Amino acid sequence: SAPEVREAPKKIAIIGGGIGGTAAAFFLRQEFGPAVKIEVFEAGTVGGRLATENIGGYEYETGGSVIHPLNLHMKHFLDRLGLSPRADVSSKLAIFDGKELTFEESDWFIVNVIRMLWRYGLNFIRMHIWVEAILDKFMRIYQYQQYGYSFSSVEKLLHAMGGDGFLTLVNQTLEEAMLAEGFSQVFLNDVVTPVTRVNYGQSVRINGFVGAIALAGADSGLWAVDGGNKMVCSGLLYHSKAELVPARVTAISMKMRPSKTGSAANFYEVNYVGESGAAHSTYDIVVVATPLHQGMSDINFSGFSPPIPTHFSGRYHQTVATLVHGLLNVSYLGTTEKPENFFVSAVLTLDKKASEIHSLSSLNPVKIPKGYSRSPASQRKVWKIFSSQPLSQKNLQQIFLSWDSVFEKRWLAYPSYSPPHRRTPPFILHDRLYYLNAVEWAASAMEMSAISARNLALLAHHRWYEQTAKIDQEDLHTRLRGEL
Ligand SMILES: Cc1cc2nc3c(=O)[nH]c(=O)nc-3n(C[C@H](O)[C@H](O)[C@H](O)COP(=O)(O)OP(=O)(O)OC[C@H]3O[C@@H](n4cnc5c(N)ncnc54)[C@H](O)[C@@H]3O)c2cc1C
Ligand SMILES: CC(C)=CCC/C(C)=C/CC/C(C)=C/CSC[C@H](N)C(=O)O
Repeated sequence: SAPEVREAPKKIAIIGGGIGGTAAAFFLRQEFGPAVKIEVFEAGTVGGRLATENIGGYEYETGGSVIHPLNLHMKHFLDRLGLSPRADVSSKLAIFDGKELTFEESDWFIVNVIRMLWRYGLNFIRMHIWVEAILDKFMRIYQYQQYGYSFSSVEKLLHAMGGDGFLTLVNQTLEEAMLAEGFSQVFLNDVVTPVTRVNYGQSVRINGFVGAIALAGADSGLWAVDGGNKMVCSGLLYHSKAELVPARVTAISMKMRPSKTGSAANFYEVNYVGESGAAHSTYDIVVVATPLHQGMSDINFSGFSPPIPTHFSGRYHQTVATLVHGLLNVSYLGTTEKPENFFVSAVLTLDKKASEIHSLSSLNPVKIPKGYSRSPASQRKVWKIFSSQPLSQKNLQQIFLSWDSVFEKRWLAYPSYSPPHRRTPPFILHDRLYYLNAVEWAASAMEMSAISARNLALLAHHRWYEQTAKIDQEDLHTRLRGEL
């Protein structure tokens, strides 16, 4: 590789203290070493869309909650930060059509397999094989990143993982992709729709790539962080020795200053408003780690040519998480089972016409108390309902017999996915100004933000030191075969 003749950057700014921004701090420290000053601006709470709420003395996740067993960055963060996965509590799933339960998981694995085979033939098994094949390709990114390779756009990153197949997937709907693979419409309506509704609050018309991620999000072996997922963010911030600036960034502008060699060098001025009023600081590199979309952030970019918009096109979809501590009305689910025998912990729903709610699930606290086990619906507990609109009093009275508390969090949760895709937003907004959340337009998940953070840290490093051989290399999969 080229000799590093350029001086190291002195200051880096990251806008946003969610998993994306804090992972970026961690990886940027790893790439640029101990001398660079890293500042993370956070307007709200560290964790962003990873958040908890205290109900009756216990904390419960209200945002991002489950992590896939193959999410290697998230696993690695836990190891590095000395955190542990939360103890597992068994769960039981059902599907609700607005009137009754159309499926209720049995405690016996073999019974579930026979029921699925009976109703949907080989669709269910083939779906697992299809998702696994996509995950197999997805996993290639970890090897590329371990070897220091980076990608200058979301399309190039996707192409490096899964070739043209992945680009086709993001540009068609999950429904189109699965029908083309020979899955039946009935299976899509009865089984796949409930999964995309719980995991992205949308129908099977989301893009095929995020659809496969949604299905992976219904795999077995999902886990969460003991004490709350947001602990990863505060841990990464601490570990990276980054400074937290509790302020809202209002503008980023490009400025010029004369360099020692006589030519002009540009740098970025970040304007922000914190507790002590408005201020600004200058940086060599800036990473924007918040969605640049209506309702998510309002950063004004000035002095850039071509101009950078405050908001990119496309919108984020509302998901309302309502946490109710109360007694479930099991007859709302059309079941004749007695509440003391009703152990279902996650109810998924069919399409919009059938049910206003996307899902109903019984929550476990982020720290599992000793002796805790799955309890029946006859006991008061914390239930989480996802819906696109806030629940009315009438909705609550239908679903619950009584309740002690209701907590509502309105999230602009994920992009509203409607392929074929307009161009995905860029990773590179300007020379040394990067945009982490562009990746969410392929799929939004904690691991996707972590992958994007690693990619941008590598990209920022290689572009700073002009190491072009580590950017956008073609055919890495074949070239690295047998290397690990
Ligand atoms: C209800 C819900 C359930 C989910 N479930 C899962 C799940 O089970 N598994 C999974 O993997 N993913 C899940 N996700 C998705 C996951 O939470 C997100 O993909 C991920 O947390 C995004 O992290 P981020 O850091 O990129 O963005 P964010 O978490 O949104 O962080 C951006 C941060 O930037 C801050 N900010 C914005 N503007 C400014 C500004 N101008 N100045 C300073 N700071 C600013 C914000 O306050 C915020 O903290 C879920 C999301 C939601 C909402
Ligand atoms: C990125 C990869 C390979 C896998 C991630 C799989 C995963 C964990 C997907 C879930 C995505 C998501 C947005 C879930 C939202 S809801 C989560 C849960 N079902 C709940 O009810 O809280």
